[in-house]
Amino acid sequence: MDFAAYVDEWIDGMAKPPASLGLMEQHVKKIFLAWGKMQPEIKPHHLVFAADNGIVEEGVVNYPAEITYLQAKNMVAGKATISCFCLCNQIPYQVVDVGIKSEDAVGTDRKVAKGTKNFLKEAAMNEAEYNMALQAGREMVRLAVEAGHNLLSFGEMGIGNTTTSSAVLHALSGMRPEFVVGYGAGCHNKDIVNRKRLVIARGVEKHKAAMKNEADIIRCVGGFDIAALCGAMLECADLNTPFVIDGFIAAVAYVCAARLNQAVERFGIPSHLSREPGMIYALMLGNILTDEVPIRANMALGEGTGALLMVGMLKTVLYTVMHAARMSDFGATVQAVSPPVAL
Ligand SMILES: Cc1cc2ncn([C@H]3O[C@H](COP(=O)(O)O)[C@@H](O)[C@H]3O)c2cc1C
Ligand SMILES: O=C(O)c1cccnc1
Repeated sequence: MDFAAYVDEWIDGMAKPPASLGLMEQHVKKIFLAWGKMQPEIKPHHLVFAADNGIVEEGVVNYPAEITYLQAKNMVAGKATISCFCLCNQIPYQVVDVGIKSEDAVGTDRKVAKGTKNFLKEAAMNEAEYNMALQAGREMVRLAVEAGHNLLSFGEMGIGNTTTSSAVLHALSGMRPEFVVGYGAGCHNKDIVNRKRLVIARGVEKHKAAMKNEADIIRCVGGFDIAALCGAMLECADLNTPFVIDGFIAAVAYVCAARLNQAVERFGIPSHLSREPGMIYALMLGNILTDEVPIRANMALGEGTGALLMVGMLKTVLYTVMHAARMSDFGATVQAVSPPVAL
């Protein structure tokens, strides 16, 4: 019997109605297949990649860019939403500064530059910077796996990164900005959204000739956080390590990673449907059906908050799959019965 059939038989043999854990048992199966074996426990690690985005100069957000630095510091201090989520669930996490606009680094120092460039004027980053950010993501995953973690989840922090990720999605798919641009962290200000759409359309148009593949797209209109997320997901695939996808920004990075290496699709697990309108299109491009996404909580926070909630659920369900009683424990006489022939 091949391993996938063995896992099916194992899950079907639990003392419960068949398939009654729905999507959760599907995703636990995906974890086992990613590992290539059944491990008794999920040992998670959460990585947050933080960076600033030069495009904020164009008035695409109604928050000051300094929030990236301040909130990354909150994360390290255990005071941000994601750090509370992690601490409450005893899940280790790390904040990785891949390009915050500050003198000092916050958390793990992999600062590529003090923010990207404004992509309306020039490419957000050069090739060397793109590679540094991508490698930072890869290296953080490698270290976590070497330390014994067997499930990764990722988040990001960077004011303006719903603009960069919408730009990447627009460039990847050709979908009109009206469909892929949302409010991000801002209050529902229509002027800002209209401006954001215009900036994205112009920026992508400007770099059209230079954007021949996913790497070029991230380099021209993306961000260091997106590059690092993409590298992290590529490394997970190389190391047979499943990972949980968060909201819109992470889903856009996932599409890029899956296009750079299709094997990534065997390792990425969806968590929640972000409120950002581009979320469903990013998932579709990544070959994930919206029906496969377990959490619909109308969240739009980032930091990896949706992914972390999913990690908690996966931990619970995988423990149960490994420890629950079996149908066979009921004994030969207590099994599913066929209904009588006629009423
Ligand atoms: C206080 C605060 C904390 C956050 N934590 C995550 N984000 C989220 O919002 C940002 C993206 O939205 P936009 O593209 O509109 O800037 C990212 O930093 C994301 O992680 C935050 C945003 C704010 C304001
Ligand atoms: O879905 C996300 O990743 C998201 C949405 C809004 C703000 N920050 C992140």
